[in-house]
Amino acid sequence: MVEIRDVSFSYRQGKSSVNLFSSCTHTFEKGQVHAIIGHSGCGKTTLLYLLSGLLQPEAGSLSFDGNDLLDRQSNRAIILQDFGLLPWKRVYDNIALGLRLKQVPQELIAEKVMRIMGEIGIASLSRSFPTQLSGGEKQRCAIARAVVTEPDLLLMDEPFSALDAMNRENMQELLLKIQRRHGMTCIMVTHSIEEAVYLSDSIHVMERDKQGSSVFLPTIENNHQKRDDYRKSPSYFETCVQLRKLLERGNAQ
Ligand SMILES: Nc1ncnc2c1ncn2[C@@H]1O[C@H](COP(=O)(O)OP(=O)(O)OP(=O)(O)O)[C@@H](O)[C@H]1O
Repeated sequence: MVEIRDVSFSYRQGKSSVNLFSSCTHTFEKGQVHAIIGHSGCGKTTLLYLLSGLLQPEAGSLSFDGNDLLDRQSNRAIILQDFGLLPWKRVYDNIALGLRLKQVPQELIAEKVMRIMGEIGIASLSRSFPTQLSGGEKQRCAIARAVVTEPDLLLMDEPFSALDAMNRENMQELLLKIQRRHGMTCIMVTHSIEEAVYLSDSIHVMERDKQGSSVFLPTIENNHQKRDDYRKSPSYFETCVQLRKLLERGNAQ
């Protein structure tokens, strides 16, 4: 389980500060796909940064399976909004980066990188540099780099936003396939109601309360059985409507 316990965090700007989290407590079940959704500025990206260790809380703790997430050893990966690719490295080397850092043997790196590039449909780009890629290609490269390390915890900030509709659906299917294969825990920030409902087992709606603190509304459990026809099923539409109402309520405040 991912556990956020009594976490406080504020951004400091000179003498003033933006107090974002005040004793926030929340959990994400292990081995599930979680969607975080909420209005712009409610603190979604900041939460992912805290979970990834890119930001540190002023108080409280963040853990995965009882292990402190501030510990650099924890097996997690993050896909950032701006992809975070190294411009001076070719696609192949960007994807291989995490495996090299883990000192995986060279032959195994080649096998894993070629396999994921094939699955994600970027094998022909292996010798390109990130500056030579389209937005969608960069995004696929960032996804490949994150999942190739088979992380226990995968954090994603709008991972499919730069993809066209069909590629988006293909990548969603692929993510589910990889997630099932490795039993990863995935926490994904998305702005899309449909994506949150289709992909996730649990939907976590965030908003800022009257004091401006980021809070979670009660989690929507979305344990649908079959993915195949789920987009056409009544329960898919019902959950979309339920989520839309929650978000509209936040808008009206
Ligand atoms: N480096 C920073 N310094 C000061 N304030 C910041 C900084 N980064 C974010 N903020 C503020 O913190 C709040 C939450 O930002 P965050 O990026 O986490 O929101 P978000 O929910 O991810 O938004 P979006 O959906 O637009 O990406 C916003 O009010 C933002 O202005």
